[in-house]
Amino acid sequence: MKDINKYRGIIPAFYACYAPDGSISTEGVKALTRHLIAKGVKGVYVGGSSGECIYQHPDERKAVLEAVMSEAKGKITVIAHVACNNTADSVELAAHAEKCGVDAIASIPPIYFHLPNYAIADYWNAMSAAAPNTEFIIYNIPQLAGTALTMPLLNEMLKNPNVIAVKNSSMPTQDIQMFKDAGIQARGADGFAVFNGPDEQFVSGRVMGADGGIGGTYAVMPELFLKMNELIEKGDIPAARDIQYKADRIIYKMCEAHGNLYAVMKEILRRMYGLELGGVRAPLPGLIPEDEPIVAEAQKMIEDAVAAL
Ligand SMILES: CC(=O)N[C@H](C=O)[C@@H](O)[C@H](O)[C@H](O)CO
Ligand SMILES: CC(=O)C(=O)O
Repeated sequence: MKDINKYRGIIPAFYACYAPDGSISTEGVKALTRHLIAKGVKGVYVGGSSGECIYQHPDERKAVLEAVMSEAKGKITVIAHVACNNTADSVELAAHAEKCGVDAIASIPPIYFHLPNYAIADYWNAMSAAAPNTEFIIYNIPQLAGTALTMPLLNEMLKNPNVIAVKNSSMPTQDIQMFKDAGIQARGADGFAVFNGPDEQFVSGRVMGADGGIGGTYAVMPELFLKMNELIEKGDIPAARDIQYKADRIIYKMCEAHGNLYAVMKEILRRMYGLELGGVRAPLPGLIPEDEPIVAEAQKMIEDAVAAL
């Protein structure tokens, strides 16, 4: 049986790292990887929403993954999101990710056209066949993808022995239980993982049975999510919930900016740690001068919450 322990914990979604001219900064990628390893995270999720994957060329995505692996290989779990919306490019990234030695590949469903389940299964299985020795994680994020993971589709995908987990970013925590149940039925109690997606309800997702979390805001405040996870493992839900409330207020504050959430978080990492990760790629809106007090306030909220741990 496969070992899902490497997925049990806090796995930040990796941010796109740019040089001042807007090209990929592999130096930034390496620095962010080292930073997150030093913080004690379980792994990283590379090239997902937070990695601005839909705005990057497949060659850029390969360069990012190679830079991550140069720092992370053998130290933490690495999950590479490889979906490109067309099958050929996704298959190419899947094969590349296996060559790099990642722990798992992951994919959203095809976006824009709403395809039937059999077409989505073909798309995912084509990627998985290109990385036959690598585990496969289904990424369910219906509010952005426009397509939700259904039970018939999950059960079809469970026929593929590489399918090891669902990263669930839908809002009902009930979905975690449904996916987990189906996975356990097919793979046994320790054979299938579900990740909590919405950071704002990490504690409830874990209580509902998520094995760990993959989240877009973890990288800017990993201490808070690591502590919540530790408290949940000890069964101290009230203490975990207190931190969850603080994290949620920080997320709401960061979302007040005109600039995109990812731009805010990269700017906070620059201010707190000198990490030069650049801005966000158009059409995502960048920060404007009026965002300054929001960034400063969110940074202070993070520092205060971490100091209170
Ligand atoms: C919709 C979306 O992007 N969800 C992410 C992944 O599940 C979350 O990690 C969010 O980035 C996070 O919860 C902040 O809203
Ligand atoms: C947030 C997240 O999980 C992603 O970057 O896809």
